[in-house]
Amino acid sequence: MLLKFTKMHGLGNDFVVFDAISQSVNLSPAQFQFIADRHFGIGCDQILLVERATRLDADFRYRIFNADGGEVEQCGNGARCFVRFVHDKALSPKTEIRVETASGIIVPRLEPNGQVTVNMGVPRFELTEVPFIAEKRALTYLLGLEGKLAEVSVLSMGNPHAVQLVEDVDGAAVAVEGPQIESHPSFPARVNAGFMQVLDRGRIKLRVYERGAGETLACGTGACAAVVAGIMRGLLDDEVRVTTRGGELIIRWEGEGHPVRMTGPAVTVFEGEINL
Ligand SMILES: N[C@@H](CCC[C@H](N)C(=O)O)C(=O)O
Repeated sequence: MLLKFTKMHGLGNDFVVFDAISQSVNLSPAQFQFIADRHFGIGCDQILLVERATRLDADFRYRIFNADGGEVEQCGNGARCFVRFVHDKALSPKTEIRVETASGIIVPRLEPNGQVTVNMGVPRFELTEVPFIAEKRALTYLLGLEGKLAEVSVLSMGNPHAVQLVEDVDGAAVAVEGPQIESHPSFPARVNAGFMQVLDRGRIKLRVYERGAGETLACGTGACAAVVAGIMRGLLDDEVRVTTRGGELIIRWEGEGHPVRMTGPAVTVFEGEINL
């Protein structure tokens, strides 16, 4: 089966995007792993499918598969690439679209300057919604890692996040602690592990060890989760510039009950066909 794809990225968090409207895309976890493989396949952190909406209040359906082949609920950098793809492929004349995901509707909008702003929805803190096992909801939680207790904020941006504060993000033990947090027994669906250094009330540096993909150059939902966590802890204002290893995002959040807005780039790199 020959499938057409587009290679895209948002701040170096890279994607293989399939138009699953004009071609039938029915792939197994092993095939997703093959596509994501940087030596034997195309190479990417996530695979994104653009499908017809199944709900009347949405324009498209957006499905996301991690490099490990597992389907997940949300991907922020991918959401920006999604609207760029839909626009460039003339799948819709709209510059703002309503997109159905496994965790609800998000609304990405192409800005006149080429940037993309996404209404990522309202962050959720209920333990069952993350999901996270704890006695009761708290501002932070202590996670037992090998030889250390990590203090984390826990929330869902549609997908699960645990965010810890670090003094020096460049020296943070992301490769060691990331996998331990990702698979910590308190997170029955595993979790994305964020490491946030607060520079001042309007700027943070962030690295994220992503569930199912390892450390990526940037994580959109991770940036939203980190800013929400920082605001909840009284450390950040409502607009924050997030520096990742792949570039910068602007995140805005007005507080509990409000949606998070993320602005950043979405880039097409090349197109191709793959035999599966
Ligand atoms: N890179 C993404 C998040 C992709 C999904 C994540 N790894 C998960 O398993 O929840 C982003 O930009 O948000």
